Amino acid sequence: MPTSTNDGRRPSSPAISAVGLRKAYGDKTVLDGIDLCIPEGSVFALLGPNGAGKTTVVKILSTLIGADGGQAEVAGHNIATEPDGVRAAIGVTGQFSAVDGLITGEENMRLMADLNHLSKRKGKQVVAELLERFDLVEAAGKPVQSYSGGMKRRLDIAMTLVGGPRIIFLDEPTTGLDPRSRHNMWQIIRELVSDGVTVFLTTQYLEEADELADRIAVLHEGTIAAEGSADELKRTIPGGHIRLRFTDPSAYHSAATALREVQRDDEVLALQLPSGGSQRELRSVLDWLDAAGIEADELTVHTPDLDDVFFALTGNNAATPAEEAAR
Ligand SMILES: Nc1ncnc2c1ncn2[C@@H]1O[C@H](COP(=O)(O)OP(=O)(O)OP(=O)(O)O)[C@@H](O)[C@H]1O
Repeated sequence: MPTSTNDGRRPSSPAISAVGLRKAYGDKTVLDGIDLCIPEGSVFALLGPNGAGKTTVVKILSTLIGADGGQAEVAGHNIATEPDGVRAAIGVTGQFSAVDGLITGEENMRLMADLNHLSKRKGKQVVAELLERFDLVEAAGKPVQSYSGGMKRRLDIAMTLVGGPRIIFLDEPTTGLDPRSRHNMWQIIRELVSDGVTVFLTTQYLEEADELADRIAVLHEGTIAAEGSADELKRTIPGGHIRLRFTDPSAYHSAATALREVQRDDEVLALQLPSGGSQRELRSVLDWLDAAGIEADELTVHTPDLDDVFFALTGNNAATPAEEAAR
């Protein structure tokens, strides 16, 4: 789907598009027809339980392995027929990262500069800038195996950026990080996007997808079970409601008697009405209150969170991916 621009340029083609991607290992089908369309400069999150096939999607799109069926374009290059074009445009970090623990952070960065054929002068300059940007100047001379988890992830991303990729695949970038490092990483990802980079993220954390992603796809049993913005996904499942709270008992009782399908909480004078949280539903409740001359002291709209969405799509007996990871 082309994205529109507000400066009059022609709409750009997607950064990543895929139709009917399939992959099986032996007789086990891992991907059973995956379609994707990811606009340039956006963050896309692929969510799924352990073993759902998230890393397999990243490996196919980054040309590390081939698909058994379907086709995809990354940065305008076909993954099967123009893998070199794809590789030149992307950066990949995560479970198969290129970081070498035995050498220093700076040496790792220099290696990446050489691999990207940067001149000595340019390489030195880019490495220095990235070490500074990722707060690794002090650690630059130390062997990477002495780094914390957060420092290693930062170095991994810094190394990926040496080649100036327009599209970055981040495979579970914050798994195992403490909350502070996770928030630092989120900030780094936001900065990448503000530079115009497209980010394809896989994550075990629903909260992470909610925080960062423009669009989220839930991978389940080989297909995309649902796709949309976090808000769109939350609206697809029941559980949302409007809550009205009163201080005046007589207003509360009038509203409770007149409104149908309402859940009462007499103790705190609150009413709960099922609602998808749409503007239309909200307006009709407000119009009704006005017409009846009833004034609520507080009106709040509750939508289900991504956990609810995840459970609804992948089965209630499953743990959330984050719970699974903690086991
Ligand atoms: N080389 C391989 N040979 C056989 N099976 C494989 C291979 N690679 C992956 N699989 C299987 O394919 C399925 C999907 O794996 P994948 O690593 O893509 O899942 P994932 O969603 O990234 O999971 P996780 O969150 O645990 O990393 C799993 O059942 C895995 O065991």
